[in-house]
Amino acid sequence: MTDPLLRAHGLERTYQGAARTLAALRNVSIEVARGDWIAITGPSGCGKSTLLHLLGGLDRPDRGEVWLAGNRLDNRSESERALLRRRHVGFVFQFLNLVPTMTAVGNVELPLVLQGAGRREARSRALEALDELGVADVADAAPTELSGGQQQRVALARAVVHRPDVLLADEPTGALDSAAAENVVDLLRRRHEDGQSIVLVTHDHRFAAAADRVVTMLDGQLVDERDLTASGPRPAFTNLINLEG
Ligand SMILES: Nc1ncnc2c1ncn2[C@@H]1O[C@H](COP(=O)(O)OP(=O)(O)OP(=O)(O)O)[C@@H](O)[C@H]1O
Repeated sequence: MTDPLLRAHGLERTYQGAARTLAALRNVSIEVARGDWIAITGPSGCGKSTLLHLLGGLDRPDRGEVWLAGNRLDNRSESERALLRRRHVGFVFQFLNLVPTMTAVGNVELPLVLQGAGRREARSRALEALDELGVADVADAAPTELSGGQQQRVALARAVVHRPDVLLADEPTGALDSAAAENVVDLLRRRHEDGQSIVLVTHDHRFAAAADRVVTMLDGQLVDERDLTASGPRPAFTNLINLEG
């Protein structure tokens, strides 16, 4: 059997607060195979972002291991983790982290430029990604000139433009209206069909319902896991919106 693309085992992460020590993750293990689409849900503060950061090597656990594409990630230096991340991961942060001094298209070009793509190729692929998400018209705007929903879609375009093995997305749809949200789900579906793995943290059960597997967290632990593929094809996103009433 081949190794999963992403594997975390026995993760523990505590934060030292002013008044007390907080166990944000307690013995969390999860595997993401190539082509998996996993939604992580759970109440605010249960550890979803912390887990995503550890899976992407943005932070290191106090205990436990993270393996990405056959490489152990958690014991590497920051620069080694950054290299592995650049090669294999697309990340959408909760706070979008767009570079304020660059235009929207400049932000989206970044992962390609870092991988050594030529200027012309980087520009055309970045514009294509913006177009796929319905925000090509704001390509030359600065992040501060964009609405929250536009910024979210630019950040998502930047996360997928270099076709990473796995997309890790932290609440990528909070500021979107239904049409834009549908755009995003369509993009995720296409990338999933192309074999990209997706791990999506979301409070929105319509987004969770588009995934193959839904993992629920509570108080720093994984407490439930549901395989949605077992119940046959899922309704289209528009129908999920309509169900919402
Ligand atoms: N840098 C930090 N320093 C101290 N405590 C932190 C830090 N980051 C997170 N925490 C705490 O760890 C716990 C888990 O936080 P985390 O952001 O992972 O939760 P979450 O499930 O993603 O929440 P939300 O849905 O509100 O984004 C929370 O109690 C939070 O207050």
